[in-house]
Amino acid sequence: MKELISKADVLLEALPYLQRFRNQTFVVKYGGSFMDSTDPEVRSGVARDVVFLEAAGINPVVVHGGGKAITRAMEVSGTKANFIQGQRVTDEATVKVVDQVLSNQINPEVVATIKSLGGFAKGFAGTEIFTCRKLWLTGPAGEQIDIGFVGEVIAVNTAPLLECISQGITPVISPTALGEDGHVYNCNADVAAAQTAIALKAKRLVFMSDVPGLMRNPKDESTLISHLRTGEVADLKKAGIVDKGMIPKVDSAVAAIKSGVDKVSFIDGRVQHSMLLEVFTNSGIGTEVVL
Ligand SMILES: Nc1ncnc2c1ncn2[C@@H]1O[C@H](COP(=O)(O)OP(=O)(O)O)[C@@H](O)[C@H]1O
Ligand SMILES: CC(=O)N[C@@H](CCC(=O)OP(=O)(O)O)C(=O)O
Repeated sequence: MKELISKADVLLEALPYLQRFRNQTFVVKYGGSFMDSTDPEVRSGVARDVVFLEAAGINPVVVHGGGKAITRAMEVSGTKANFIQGQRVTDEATVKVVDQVLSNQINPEVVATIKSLGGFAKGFAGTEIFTCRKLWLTGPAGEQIDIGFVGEVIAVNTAPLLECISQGITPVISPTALGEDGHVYNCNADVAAAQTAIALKAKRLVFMSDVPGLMRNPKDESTLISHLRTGEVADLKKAGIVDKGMIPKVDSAVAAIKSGVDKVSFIDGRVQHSMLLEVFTNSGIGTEVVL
C-alpha cells in the first residue's frame, strides 16, 4: 500500500506544474546529437515526453536539428564539414544536402515517431515558417566572415503554428529558412527554436542535447552549472567555457529570456524522461537559464 501511495505522491508533485502550464506553449529543441543515438529508445523516449506534454494540455512545438546527420551525408558525397563559431559553412551544394536531410528525412521521422506513440503532429519545412537574412559572422579583429547560405531568422510565420496549436497538434519544424532573395538558407536550429519561442510567446524553451547541461569543464559532469543568470554569460564566454555548439545555444537562450520566455533549460535528451523531470518535478535537472 505504501508503495502505491508513493506513486500518487509522484503525480501530486506534478500537480502545481500541470496547473501552471496548462494551455502554455513550450518550444522543445531536439538536438541532432541525441537524435543520432544508436539506441532507438532515446528518440522514442523524447517523443513520448512530447506526447505527455500534449496530453497534459501543454502546447509543445518542436524545432529539430540534425547536424550530425548532415555531416555524415556530406561525407558520403565527399565533402568535409566546416564550422565557424558553431555555424556550418554552407555553400550551394551543402545547402541542398542540408535541406534534404533536415526537411525530407529527419522532419518526417520525428512526426512519425510522435504519431506512433498516440500523439498528434504536423511537419513543416523551415522555409514555410522562417524568413531570414544572410548571416555574417564577426571575426576576432572585427572583420566580417562570409559562411555562405546561412541565415539569421528575421520573421516567423506563426499562423500555421497557431492553427496547429488550436487543434491540439504539435508542429514539428526543420531549421531552414527562405531568404529575402528567394534562396533556401541553413539556420542554426537553436537560434530557430529561440525565435520560434519568442514569436509564439512561449513560457519555456527546452534544449535537448547530448550533455547534462552547460558545464564549467565539458569533460567533467560534476562541474554542471545548474543555475545560470543571463548576466553571467559574458564572463563564461570570455573564459572560453561556452564553446562550439554551446555558443548559439547560450546566445539564443539569452535572447529568448530577454524577450519574455520565463525559463530556458539545457537538458540531456539521452536520459530517459529528462523533459518530464525538468518540467514536472521540484528538483529539475540540467542547466536552467533565467533573467
Ligand atoms: N561548456 C560546455 N558544456 C557542455 N557542452 C559543451 C560546452 N562547450 C561546448 N560544448 C559542446 O556542445 C555540444 C552541444 O552542442 P551541439 O553539438 O550543437 O548539440 P545539439 O546537436 O544537441 O544542439 C556538446 O556535445 C559539447 O561537445
Ligand atoms: C547554420 C548551421 O550550423 N545549421 C545547422 C542546422 C542543423 C542544426 O542546428 O543541428 P543541431 O541542433 O544538431 O546542431 C547545421 O548545418 O548543422
